[in-house]
Amino acid sequence: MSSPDIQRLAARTDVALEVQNAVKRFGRETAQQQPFWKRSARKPPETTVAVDHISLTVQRGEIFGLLGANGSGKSTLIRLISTLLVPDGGEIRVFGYDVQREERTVRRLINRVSVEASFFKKLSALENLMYAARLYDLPGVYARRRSVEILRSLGLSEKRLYEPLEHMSRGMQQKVAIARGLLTSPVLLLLDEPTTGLDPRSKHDVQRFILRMRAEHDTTVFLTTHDMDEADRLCDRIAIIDDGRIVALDTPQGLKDAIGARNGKNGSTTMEDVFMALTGKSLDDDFESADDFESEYGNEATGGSNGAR
Ligand SMILES: Nc1ncnc2c1ncn2[C@@H]1O[C@H](COP(=O)(O)OP(=O)(O)OP(=O)(O)O)[C@@H](O)[C@H]1O
Repeated sequence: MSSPDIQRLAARTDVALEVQNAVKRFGRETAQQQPFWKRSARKPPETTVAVDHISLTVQRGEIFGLLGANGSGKSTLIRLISTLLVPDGGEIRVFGYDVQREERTVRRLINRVSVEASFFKKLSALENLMYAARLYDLPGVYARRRSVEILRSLGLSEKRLYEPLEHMSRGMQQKVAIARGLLTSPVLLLLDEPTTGLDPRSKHDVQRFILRMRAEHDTTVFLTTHDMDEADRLCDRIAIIDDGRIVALDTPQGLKDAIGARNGKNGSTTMEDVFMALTGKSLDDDFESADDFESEYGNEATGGSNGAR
């Protein structure tokens, strides 16, 4: 249950997320700002373009996956959407609200869950969730019932709910972080690698719960992952990111069909084949680069405006 107030805020458009030409660079200090041992007359200060002119659109109720290798820019994009970083260029809107100009409204509409979530480690999972519920102004009885329900459906046993977090494995703590993110049933849920480090059973619990959130609360989910199977099974559409750029964006089947048609493996192409081909790590000599894919199968990935599911 998200509050009627928040539902009203999100009611003005069915476009949950719109990213237009977003850019984020790191390390733009001038030579004078650099420590002296890094300064060089010949070498200008290095810049990482973590998010390089990304455009995409996510519809209300969609589960959208951003699939990329380590360092490809996934977390940076999530941080831009969740107002934790300021973009160097482009525009990002959540249900029509601009992340820079209408930051407070955007924060009410989203919830971000990441692996570096912080907790009161001496408190139990339930106590941590109840603390969060107070910050969100959720009524006590409802918050307790909902916390227990979410934690249990994510696979935590009754006994575990009362155990200090410091006694739990990293995977368990991650589930508690996810549970906390789901407490308010946000209209846009940003999940930064929600299942990384979880065992197969726990992964399954989390994935099932994400699907339930969408079915029961019409939650829109934007998630990052490097798990190809997860992206394939869970997402309505997937964007593949490489070096800060979206190199392809389509339904899982659309991506597999496109690559399958290209390499003559129609019907048996896996998401891993797709990823390898598009990020230039393919052993398939016919498929030189992501640019080939874009020119042949160009879609929203190339900056178009097709936001349909
Ligand atoms: N605060 C920062 N300062 C400088 N560089 C950064 C910062 N945050 C990220 N980067 C750089 O930006 C690039 C993208 O990083 P990002 O964390 O977004 O990738 P990622 O796809 O989320 O990786 P991972 O899967 O390992 O979490 C990387 O080269 C990273 O080193």
